[in-house]
Amino acid sequence: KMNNTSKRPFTVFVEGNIGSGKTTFLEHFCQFEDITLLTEPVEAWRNLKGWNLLDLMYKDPAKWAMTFQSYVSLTMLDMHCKVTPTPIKLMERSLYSARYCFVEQIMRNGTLHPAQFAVLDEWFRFIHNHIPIEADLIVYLKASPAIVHERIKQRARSEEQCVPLSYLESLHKLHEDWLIHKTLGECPAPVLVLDADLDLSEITEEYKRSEHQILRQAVDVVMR
Ligand SMILES: Cc1cc2cn([C@H]3C[C@H](O)[C@@H](CO)O3)c(=O)nc2[nH]1
Repeated sequence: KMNNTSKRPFTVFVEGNIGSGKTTFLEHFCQFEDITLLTEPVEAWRNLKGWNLLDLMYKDPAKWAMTFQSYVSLTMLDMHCKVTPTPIKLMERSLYSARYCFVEQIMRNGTLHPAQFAVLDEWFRFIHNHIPIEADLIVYLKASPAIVHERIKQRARSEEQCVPLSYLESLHKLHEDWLIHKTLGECPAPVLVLDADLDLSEITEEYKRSEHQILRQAVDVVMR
C-alpha cells in the first residue's frame, strides 16, 4: 500500500474510440486497493431527470449534440475534480477527449453550428486555464474502426446501433492526431498505446504491460 503524501494522485486518462474496451480495461484494475476507478457516467447521460440525452443526441444530433456535449463536459469536470483517497486515479476519458475528439468531430461534420462550437471551446479553454485537470499518463486503447464497429453491434447498447463505420473512422483519426501525431490540440501526458484490437483472451498480456507501467510510474511520482 502506497501512502500518498503529495496532494494530487497519480492520474491516468484511459482514452479510446467507442467500443475499444475501456470499461473492460478499467475493470481489470478493480483488484488494486491503491487505485480509484472513475468510469464514464453513461447512466447519468441516459437519465438526467428522466431525459435520455444519449438517445436524444443519436436520434437528432443537430438538435441535441450541443446539449449532450455540454452535460458530458460537466460530468467529466466532476470526475477531474473528484478527490480520491488512493494514490492512483484512473479516469475513463477526459475533458481533453471531449474537446479534441467528440466536439471536434461534430464541429467538422457540421452537426454543431460554429457558434455552438465556439461556446463549448470557450468553456474548455476557461476550465483548462483555471481548474487543475492534469494527468500523469494517458493509456490509449488503439483499435481499428472496423473492429470497434463489430463490437458495438455485439454489445448492442441500443442508442449506438445507428453509429456508422464512417463516424468511427473519423473519431479514430482524431484520436490518432491528438495522441500519436500530436497535430491536434494539447496532449497533456505521455501516451502508453495498447493494441485494443486483441480480443479478450489475448489482451490480458497488454493489461499486464500497462499495469507495470502505471504502478512503476505511480511509485516514482508518489514516492518523490
Ligand atoms: C468525453 C466524451 C465522452 C463521450 C461519449 N460519447 C458517446 C459515445 C458512446 O456512444 C457513449 C459512451 O461513451 O457516449 C459522446 O458522444 N461524446 C463524448 N464525449
